[in-house]
Amino acid sequence: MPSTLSDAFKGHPVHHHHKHPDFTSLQELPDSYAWTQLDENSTAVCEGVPVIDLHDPNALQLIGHACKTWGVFQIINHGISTSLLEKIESTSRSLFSLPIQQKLKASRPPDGVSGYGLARISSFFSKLMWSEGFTIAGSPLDHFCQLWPENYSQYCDVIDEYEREMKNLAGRLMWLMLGSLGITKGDIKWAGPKGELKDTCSALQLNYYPACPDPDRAMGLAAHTDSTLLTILYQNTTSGLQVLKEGTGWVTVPPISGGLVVNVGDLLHIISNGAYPSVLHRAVVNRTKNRLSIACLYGPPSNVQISPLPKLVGPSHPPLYRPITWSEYLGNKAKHFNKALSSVRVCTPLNDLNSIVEVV
Ligand SMILES: C=C1C[C@]23C[C@@]1(O)CC[C@H]2[C@@]12CCC[C@@](C)(C(=O)O1)[C@H]2[C@@H]3C(=O)O
Ligand SMILES: O=C(O)CCC(=O)C(=O)O
Ligand SMILES: [Fe+2]
Repeated sequence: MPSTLSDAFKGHPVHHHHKHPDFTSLQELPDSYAWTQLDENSTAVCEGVPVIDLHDPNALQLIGHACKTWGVFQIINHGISTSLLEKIESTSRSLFSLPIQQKLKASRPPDGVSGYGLARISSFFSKLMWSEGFTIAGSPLDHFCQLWPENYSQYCDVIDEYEREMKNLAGRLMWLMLGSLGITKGDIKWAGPKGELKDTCSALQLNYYPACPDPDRAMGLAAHTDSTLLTILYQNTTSGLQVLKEGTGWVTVPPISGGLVVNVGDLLHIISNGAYPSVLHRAVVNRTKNRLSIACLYGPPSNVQISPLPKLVGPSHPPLYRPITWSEYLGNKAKHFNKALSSVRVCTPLNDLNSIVEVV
């Protein structure tokens, strides 16, 4: 049976308390969208996130350093053509510009992964996010037939091509990220002998953030880490993505021409035994410009157990996380949201124990 994410939320239906909004009719920010404590929005700094040229002979080291210190970096010379990026952007725009009644025909079911709707994590917040999303896991055919009964196949082709190319790039990136920790092809049980990543899973998340009348009080997508090995994000020319950097605060990841953003997800955090921490990130919105982003959420085959890699574990580095499958981890995220990672933690790092001893 092919590995699939579609059953991950079967035991975790989400029922949003709000109906999906029609942003075009909103001239003022309704109270249901007004997040408090957002003063720090305007204080985000816009510098520092590493930009790495994949043709750079030092790419491996640069990537390793970025994963340890930032959990995020941008890549250029990645081999994804501008024309494919333009096609996925225009497909996403066509989707979000459909009338709301049409989009609702392709709604994400409460216990499903794919479809149109509020971000899954919305259920953890009392306020609504200023965004719309469409998730694709597996074939988009059924949903796209609902959205575009006449010409669904051209849109399906774009999704298939984008997903294929992104999975390929994600595999290359995974080996670079892990290679920098001394991990080689034979160390990953779910990869083939030549490092082939045949049964890996991925999902696409299309995000649309309409221009917002009161951006300082609104939130596009609330702070979260991704439940992935890694995520590759294409953002259009409007900025909005911010990452939390320890000691600095929120840092904007500026769109760069032809660039893609790569971030470390919770599963890479687990298999690297904490060497590469997953990065907390969010999306803020803009007063005059709409924004579009397309995330490729990449992970292992959904039902294989992943755990800290044996090479990264030793007497002074006990395994920090218990084995878990991607599918099970998504269920955990549905239950515990940002505490999902600590819910699979089995051991306190030695230096934390030392600090406890010192306090005592
Ligand atoms: C594979 C997945 C990760 C994700 C849940 C999903 O099943 C598909 C959508 C993903 C996404 C995208 C927006 C942010 C996020 C937290 C959410 O609500 O849906 C992530 C989920 C995740 O990484 O946990
Ligand atoms: O829109 C963005 O910049 C962030 C999107 C994101 O974090 C996600 O889809 O998981
Ligand atoms: Fe994300």
